[in-house]
Amino acid sequence: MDLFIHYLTMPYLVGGVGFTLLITLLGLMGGLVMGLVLAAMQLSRFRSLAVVARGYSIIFRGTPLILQMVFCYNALPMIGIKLSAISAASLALALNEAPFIAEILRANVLGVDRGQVSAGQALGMTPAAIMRRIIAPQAIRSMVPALGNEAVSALKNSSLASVVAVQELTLRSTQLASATFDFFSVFFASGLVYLVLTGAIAVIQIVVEMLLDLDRPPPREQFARFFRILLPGRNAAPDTTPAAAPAPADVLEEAAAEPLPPASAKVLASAHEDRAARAARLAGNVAAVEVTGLRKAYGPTVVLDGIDLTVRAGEVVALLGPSGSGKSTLLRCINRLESWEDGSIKVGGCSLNVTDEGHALAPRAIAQMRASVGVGMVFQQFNLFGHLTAKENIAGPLRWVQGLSRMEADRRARELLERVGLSHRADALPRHLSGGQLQRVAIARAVAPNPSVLLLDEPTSALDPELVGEVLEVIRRLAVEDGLAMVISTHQLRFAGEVADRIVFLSGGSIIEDGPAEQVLTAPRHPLTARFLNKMESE
Ligand SMILES: Nc1ncnc2c1ncn2[C@@H]1O[C@H](COP(=O)(O)OP(=O)(O)OP(=O)(O)O)[C@@H](O)[C@H]1O
Repeated sequence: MDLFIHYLTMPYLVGGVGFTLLITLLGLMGGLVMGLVLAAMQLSRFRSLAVVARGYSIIFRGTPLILQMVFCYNALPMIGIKLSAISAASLALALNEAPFIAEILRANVLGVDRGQVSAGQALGMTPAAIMRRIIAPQAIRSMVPALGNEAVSALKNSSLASVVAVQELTLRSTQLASATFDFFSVFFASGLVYLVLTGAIAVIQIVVEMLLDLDRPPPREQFARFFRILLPGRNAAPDTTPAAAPAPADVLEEAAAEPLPPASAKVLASAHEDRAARAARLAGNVAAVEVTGLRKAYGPTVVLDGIDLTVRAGEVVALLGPSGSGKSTLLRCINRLESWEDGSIKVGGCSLNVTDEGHALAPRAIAQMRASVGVGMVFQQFNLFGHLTAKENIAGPLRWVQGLSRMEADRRARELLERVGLSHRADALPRHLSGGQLQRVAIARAVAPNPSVLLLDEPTSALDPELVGEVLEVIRRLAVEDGLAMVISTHQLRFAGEVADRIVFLSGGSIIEDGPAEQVLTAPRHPLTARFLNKMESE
């Protein structure tokens, strides 16, 4: 035992630990930087960059680290690059770690829900802003365990540096054991040091995971919990500190109990508005959306075939049609979340697809154009940003895209949350909200920048039946109060009849019927529309 303690504290071995840590640190840092570059290349739009990165990964993941160390130390000098043993070992470790780290980064970036990326695009965020504000924060959270593993394996792999005579822990232990013949005590001491070092990495990983945990209670609550543990007699005392986020069961109860604020006078008056007079008024408005000869195909399948559609400012158009008729695709084309083969689309008189000279717009320019023409979108699956609270989901894009100050953005977010009856859930994360609440926040987020056109893609089809009414009421109020041009893809015939000015019926990628809502619903002209309406009513 004495010998074991002696070796454990021996400056010769402690010095070896220093070299081990140095190589591991340099290898990991270099691997992280190179891994970032490789991951970016693989995710890039340019295929040639992805091919180069893939080739690098195949070579460096497929050959042993020990050979790479020998190569860096012995072969690089032949081309004029002479490195010290430590530099060569660190470089080899970095070169070897890079493809593994790149795969971790790439997998976690791709793992972020694509719907959130679409939502960011629809809000006018540039690709760089989406990466920084939406993808990176979520990807970093989920990649911590894998990066922890990588750090442990880099530490253990650093022992291979002994092959190029770096005086790290394993080499010094071997030398010491050979000199003293006390193999057991020396290697036991050395193994314990490795265990302590990997244990330290595990502790760092736990702390980072805790710091990044979105459900982490605020510091005040943490203190309260800490003292409750220290003073067991006080465990029974009621907890008056508000929880950061209630459990899902609480949420459902709340969802049922919370009504929308009373409707405004404008909304109440709209129930008695003369539809013919409104239609005549809208007919004089400028075109908010103009779709001309739109043709869209996915591979050989033509999904939209020669669509012509004009939506006037303030007009509410409901898109009806069987599943697969192209309603969602049409909405996604209108705000240029999809490209198309032929035809043109103008929103607020501007094209989101090409410049005035007819050149294709770059993704960044499309994002800026979306924000400047003001086209919002509400998705079937809500697509709230999972790492942000309800308030931040609304306020964040206002700061990042519209350039509002934090105070202004927060005020606007609170105002909108109040309007959709959710001011008391402002600090809740999306995963703690019910479906109806999620969609109400998503609607508030879409209208926050005051768009002139709002596209709603089956806003209630992912909701339980008892939550549909509250969301439809929010949309109905918006249509009346904000006077937005709205295009809503829906299967809710009653809602379409109440809210829409016009109904456009799509089938097989073409507009089969287009007319005033009441007329299309009560006296459809096309047999396909009549058959669809009968079927929907009988369900
Ligand atoms: N990314 C895609 N790749 C290939 N095909 C697609 C893609 N997106 C949609 N489609 C196809 O395009 C057609 C129209 O789809 P779309 O989602 O627009 O229909 P929809 O009328 O909105 O249907 P639903 O009411 O069920 O949502 C469908 O046949 C669908 O399979």
